[in-house]
Amino acid sequence: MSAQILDGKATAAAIKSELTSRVAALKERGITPGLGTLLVGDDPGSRWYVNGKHKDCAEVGITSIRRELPATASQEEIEAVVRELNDNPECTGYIVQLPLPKGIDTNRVLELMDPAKDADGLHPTSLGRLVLGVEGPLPCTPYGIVELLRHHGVEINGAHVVVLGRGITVGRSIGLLLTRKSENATVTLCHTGTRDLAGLLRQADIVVAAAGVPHLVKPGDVKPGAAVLDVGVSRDENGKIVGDVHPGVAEVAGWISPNPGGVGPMTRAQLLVNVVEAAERTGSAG
Ligand SMILES: Nc1nc2c(c(=O)[nH]1)N[C@@H](CN(C=O)c1ccc(C(=O)N[C@@H](CCC(=O)O)C(=O)O)cc1)CN2
Repeated sequence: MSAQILDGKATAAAIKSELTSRVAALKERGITPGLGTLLVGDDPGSRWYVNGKHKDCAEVGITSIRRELPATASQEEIEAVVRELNDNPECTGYIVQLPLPKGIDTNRVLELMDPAKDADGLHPTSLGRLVLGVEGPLPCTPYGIVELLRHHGVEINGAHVVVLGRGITVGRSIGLLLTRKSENATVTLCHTGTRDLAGLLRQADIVVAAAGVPHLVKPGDVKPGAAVLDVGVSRDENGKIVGDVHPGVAEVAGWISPNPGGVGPMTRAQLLVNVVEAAERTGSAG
């Protein structure tokens, strides 16, 4: 392995340590941030992620509010919990864990959320703010990727970033972050309809692989010295994570994020950042 590691675990730990003092300062001013989660169904991965979010909250002093519904829950039952979280004064921000079960209109659920309580940056108002360059919560995984690169001193300014995957949590939104003046990257978004994917990948200074296709990015697809972020999560027959990036890429890349231990912990940390920033905004309003 020649690539240097983009260590998400260590970076997330540093972010959480800084947040602990910010939460304490908020509490001194009478503001207690509270993160709500809504988990629908019994997908073990989603449950693990939600448990992790509440463990993080306990670590930094944020109050946890958990709501769960069975996989058979109707659109109306889910929307009733969203309304309750909108009205719950203890809950200063919340997330609806995705994906929701088949048959549920996810966009309708997200649109029903109070945008002032969107901790995930995935509400249409938050995404619209990002397009307009107005302050608001940023989508956690893209935000985590930017912070992971910054923390390790990887140059984003002027970089050509090739993104694989057009899902809402990563692929669609990361270009909006990276092309802001503050990041100043050039972004190519690739998907299943992209021609000559390998040719585009070889031009990239930074690759963000979020397609959910095991080992899609091969060593020959990567420019020597490039930074490669492995976001995709597939599982082998033993339940072990298989990322989108072939292990041999570590011999060619300059930087690589492990999976697990790279972007996942950063996603969790940036969720806490969104909750704390929202509480700080409330505290400074008026
Ligand atoms: N409402 C949302 N739903 C989903 C999001 C999101 O940002 N908002 N992203 C993903 C899941 N996710 C957070 O919810 C998430 C994914 C991975 C990790 C993580 O820490 N992973 C570990 C490995 C865990 C394992 O072994 O399975 C790691 O990478 O080290 C945290 C959060 C989809 N849904």
